[in-house]
Amino acid sequence: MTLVIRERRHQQALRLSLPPPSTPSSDHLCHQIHVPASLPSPSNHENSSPGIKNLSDLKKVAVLGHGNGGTVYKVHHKKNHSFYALKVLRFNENSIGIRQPSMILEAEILKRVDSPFIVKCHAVFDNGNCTEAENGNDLSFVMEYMEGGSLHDVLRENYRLPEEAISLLAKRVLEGLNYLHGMHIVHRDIKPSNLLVNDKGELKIADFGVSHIVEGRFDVTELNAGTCAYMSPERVDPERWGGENVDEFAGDVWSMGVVMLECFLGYFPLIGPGQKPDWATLMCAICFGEKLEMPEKASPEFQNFVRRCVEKDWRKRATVKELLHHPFVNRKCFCIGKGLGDYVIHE
Ligand SMILES: Nc1ncnc2c1ncn2[C@@H]1O[C@H](COP(=O)(O)OP(=O)(O)OP(=O)(O)O)[C@@H](O)[C@H]1O
Repeated sequence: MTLVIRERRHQQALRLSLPPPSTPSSDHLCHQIHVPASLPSPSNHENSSPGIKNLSDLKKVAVLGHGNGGTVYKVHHKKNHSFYALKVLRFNENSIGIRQPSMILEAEILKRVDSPFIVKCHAVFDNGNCTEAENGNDLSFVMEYMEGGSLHDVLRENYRLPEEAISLLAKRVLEGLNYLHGMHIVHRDIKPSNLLVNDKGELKIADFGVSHIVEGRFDVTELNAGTCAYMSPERVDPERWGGENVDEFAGDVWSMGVVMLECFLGYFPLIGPGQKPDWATLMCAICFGEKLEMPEKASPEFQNFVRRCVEKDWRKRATVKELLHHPFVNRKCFCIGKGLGDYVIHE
């Protein structure tokens, strides 16, 4: 077993903060989105706005990845010389009626959240009337650039992580979820590609594309948004697992538990090697399968931590607040590296 040191992708560190919610301005080349006052107020805004006023100040230098409905670019700001990640969501003419509300909600959420555990959004541009937009009909998010890439990038190469690193990651995800849940926001898509790392090795939660604001009554029609593999039983099969009156936040805890087990094993833990991760297989594993077997090599704290997250009955599952006090995430860890790549175990 060797500890592999992987080169970090870039050294650029960003210390820019979220601008206050802005009203559309005719000076802007493309319109910045106005955030209605329907969300809880952001806490603790800093004053040092990066002043990203125009999309035309950003030069695309690379494609960082593709997601559902859009592309993420690495961009360089011509005036302040910083790098950002620009997420461009395309309005599809055929589906505009379906996608628009979720895209606008993502913009609302991103402009409101401000936490060291969440990837920061510096500006949102509605290019609907913008002549310079790629297809004249995009929604663009200027995000904090996360130089270390995603947890998915690490796991894709079948690397796995030692418990010390997982403990630190789990703590950060929990802090992020605690913040979001405190704002009544349920993420609903916690998975390795939505957990990004900066050049200091700090993990942050990203991508609010299917997130939801909990406003009392639970909206059952929205249950199946997100990525099936990391969905909790009550979201996959609400009838069987009492999804009607569910505490929606419990779904984020399940997803986090699956991700942490995946970090330990180096592969997706709910299905056997060689099994196709199609809907039917995943549904069986999530809703009907036996309790997940914990790896024998894992410490009792880690085993208990994951077991508390992947409890099939959401009523018995641990809450974020409870897990923040769990011994597994309160270990004294002495990590020498900075990026996630500094910790991967290569066998
Ligand atoms: N702020 C960022 N900094 C650096 N890379 C990023 C950033 N945001 C996204 N990426 C990269 O771009 C990829 C695509 O991100 P995106 O949020 O569009 O989709 P996804 O989460 O991979 O997939 P899906 O849309 O299915 O949830 C990510 O996997 C990540 O590698």
